[in-house]
Amino acid sequence: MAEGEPLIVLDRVNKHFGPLHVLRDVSLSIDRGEVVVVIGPSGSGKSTLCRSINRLEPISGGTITFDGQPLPAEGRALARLRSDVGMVFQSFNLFAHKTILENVTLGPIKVRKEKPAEAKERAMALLDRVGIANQADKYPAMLSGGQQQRAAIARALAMRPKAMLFDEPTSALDPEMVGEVLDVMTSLAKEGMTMVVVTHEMGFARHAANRVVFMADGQLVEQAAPTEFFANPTSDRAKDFLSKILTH
Ligand SMILES: Nc1ncnc2c1ncn2[C@@H]1O[C@H](COP(=O)(O)OP(=O)(O)OP(=O)(O)O)[C@@H](O)[C@H]1O
Repeated sequence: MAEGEPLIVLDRVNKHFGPLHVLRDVSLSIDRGEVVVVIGPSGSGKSTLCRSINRLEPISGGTITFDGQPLPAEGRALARLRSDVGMVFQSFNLFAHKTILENVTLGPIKVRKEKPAEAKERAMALLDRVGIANQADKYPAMLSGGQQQRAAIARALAMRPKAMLFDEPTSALDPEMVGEVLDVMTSLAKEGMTMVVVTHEMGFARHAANRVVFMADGQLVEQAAPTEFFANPTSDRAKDFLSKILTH
């Protein structure tokens, strides 16, 4: 696909969980290198939107394309998509019985068929990059939450993704560890990684996002550059939301 084309395109996406209509005609195009922060009230569908992009949640209607192709439903193409679209969850999701280094090399060796020595060298470089190379031989439970989340980011990066999804990556962390994870995310953003970030960290939205997307009741209510969105939200829902979260 042409370099100038968006990397991720959602077109009138709908999602139902039984009777619950969780995404309602959501359309969104994300350019290569763009950082989109998704905000909105609890239950508005942010997480479902994020998870639909690498097909952790199959959608009920509409289309999603990644790099010019419709999302594959199964098989090797789906595995490829999951490598191309790295995901970082609230709960780290590291393998408890593998070391941090093994967590990071597993995907490259098993899925990308990289040679173990090369995978290890690259994993160590990534762990160094996120500041935890000295924890490589430890098991996840021996690390702080912030260190585990940085390991999870390194694990996703080891698959050489074209985009990264972050679903409330700092929500489970003690406050003093939030900054170390946001710093890694900010440096990724500056390097041009395409990112979709669901977060309540408005500082990150202000400083690292190219665009803020505001959702409510399953709809994409408004979207704008962060300076514009925070200074002049246009919808009543966004004004109400911001008045609640920015008062303290
Ligand atoms: N697997 C599921 N089965 C049934 N309902 C679900 C499922 N996942 C999410 N939901 C419901 O879909 C709605 C949207 O959830 P979602 O997690 O996408 O919202 P959110 O905006 O990310 O919320 P929060 O900020 O609280 O994480 C909620 O009502 C939620 O209870």
